[in-house]
Amino acid sequence: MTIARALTIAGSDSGGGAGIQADLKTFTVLGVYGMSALTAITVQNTLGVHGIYNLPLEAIEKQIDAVVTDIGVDAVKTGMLSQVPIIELAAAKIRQHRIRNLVVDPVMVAKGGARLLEASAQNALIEHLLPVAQVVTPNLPETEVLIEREIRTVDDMREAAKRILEFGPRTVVVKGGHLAGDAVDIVYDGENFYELASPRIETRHTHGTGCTFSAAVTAELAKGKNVLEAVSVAKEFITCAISDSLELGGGHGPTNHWAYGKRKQM
Ligand SMILES: Nc1ncnc2c1ncn2[C@@H]1O[C@H](COP(=O)(O)OP(=O)(O)O)[C@@H](O)[C@H]1O
Ligand SMILES: Cc1ncc(COP(=O)(O)O)c(N)n1
Repeated sequence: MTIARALTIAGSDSGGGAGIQADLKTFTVLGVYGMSALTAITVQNTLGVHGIYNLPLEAIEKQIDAVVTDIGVDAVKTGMLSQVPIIELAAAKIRQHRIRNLVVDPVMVAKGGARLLEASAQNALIEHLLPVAQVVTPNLPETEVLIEREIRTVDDMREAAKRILEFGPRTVVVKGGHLAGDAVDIVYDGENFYELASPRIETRHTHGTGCTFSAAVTAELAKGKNVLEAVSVAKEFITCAISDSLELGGGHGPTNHWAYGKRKQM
């Protein structure tokens, strides 16, 4: 049996809703073999981030080399890369291993407000990682940081996508989860704009939505889907995961990574 293979280079969320845990669950539900290179261990639950322990650069490098050279990867995503040297290392490894299917989720701040990327590292994302990305998936606060402008409307999101494309990624997905009204994401590939829209689901259980969305894009790219097909599946996946909420913990709970798979079986 052959199976598509995906690697996530990201942080661990002990609460299991975001980070590599969300990524591996998503890969599994989408029928893709998942691997991980941990960049940091976070102490997290639905109430917030209670500690961050970055891993040594050598440990991150060796994890990536070990899986890429032996098992091989069809697509890779990056999540939490909290410091400049970690960003530089991830970008160097992507180049060295000639990985073309790279999804960059420019994780900056957790839902509860804790910084997962040092402010001084924001430019390193632009300089080193965006030029090697197939797809980049900023949410609205991340978009505002990347282009140094406020976003208030879907038209602002389109303008932002154009600007971010100039940093080098082949496709930009500006996610609209933080805007009021329907949850509209804008996709721009340098030629056309596409809108991924769904009705807003009223819930506080959105911990890990960005990780889950970008992991689903990565899984579909690993299977050989084109970017537009991959982001469409990811939108359906995250909409199912948010609407079929698990109600875990006392704060911002995780989404239901199994919901999409269950719906497809019906
Ligand atoms: N309340 C919601 N209802 C429906 N879709 C949502 C909701 N919140 C987020 N989404 C969708 O989940 C995905 C992640 O979005 P977003 O919350 O903007 O990212 P992040 O988790 O990185 O902050 C996007 O596809 C977005 O449209
Ligand atoms: C280890 C880790 N990585 C990423 C996020 C962002 O989560 P979200 O998808 O809610 O923005 C997180 N909370 N923890």
